Parts: sequence; structure tokens; C-alpha cells
Amino acid sequence: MTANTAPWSQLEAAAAAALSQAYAPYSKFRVGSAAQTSDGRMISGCNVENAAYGVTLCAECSMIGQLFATGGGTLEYFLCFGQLAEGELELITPCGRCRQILFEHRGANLLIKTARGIVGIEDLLPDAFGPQNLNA
Ligand SMILES: O=c1ccn([C@H]2C[C@H](O)[C@@H](CO)O2)c(=O)[nH]1
Repeated sequence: MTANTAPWSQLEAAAAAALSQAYAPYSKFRVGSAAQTSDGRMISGCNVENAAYGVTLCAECSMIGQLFATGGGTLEYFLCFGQLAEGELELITPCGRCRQILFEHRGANLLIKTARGIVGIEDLLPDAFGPQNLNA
């Protein structure tokens, strides 16, 4: 798929829709992520906070749940929105834990749209620890 046919506008719409469903009563920072899978499915997720703050699920975590619940595969295109003020979405880069999760499920050429442009997972997580480090 070339840059012209990359599904960024569909992913933006899906991430915005997911963000609107976020459960973020503590930080008030809604997050929505979306990805296109290797077989062309569109998946999305939102953050789900918890009174025990550390138990919070990032948007990327719920999105990966959807990846497997809808048939598995790997990620080819990904982006994530955060909401600073009502109606104002900004592209955010995933937190460290979510970079590791994206790395695990990356497709052959995962492209990530960020505020500074389109990057690869190796730009966000160089020298990643991954399945290649395990004998299993
Ligand atoms: O990549 C990220 C970073 C943060 N958050 C959420 C977690 C928490 O609910 C809120 C503030 O950190 O943003 C995500 O969903 N994804």
C-alpha cells in the first residue's frame, strides 16, 4: 500500500470514535487508538482507568484485545489520539509499555503516524527486547 492509499483518515475517525468512549474519570485525559491489521481489518481501543490508578488500561491495550478477539494478525498502520480540551485531539506517541506491546504485534512494515511524521516502531523503541531474545 503506498502513502497515497494509507488509511490514515479512516484510522483518525476510528480513533476519535474510540476516544469518545474512554473511561478516564481520574486523569480526564481521553485516549483513542486505531490500527489496520495485516488482513485489512480496522481495530480501535480507548483508555479504561481504575480507582487503583496503576491498573489503568491504555487505549493500545484495549485495542490489542480487539486485535485478538476479532481474529488476530499483525498491525500495519497505527495512530493514537489524546484529548487535551473538549474537541481538541492531538496525535500522541504511545507510552513505553505500549511501545513494547506494539513491537510484539508489529507487521512487516508497521507505520505509525505521530506529530513529527510517520515513523516505524524501531524509531520509537530502538533495540527492542522481543520474541527473538527468547528460545521459545
Ligand atoms: O500511550 C498512552 C498513554 C497514556 N494513555 C492513558 C492512560 C491514562 O488513562 C491517561 C493518562 O496517562 O492516558 C493511553 O491510553 N495511552
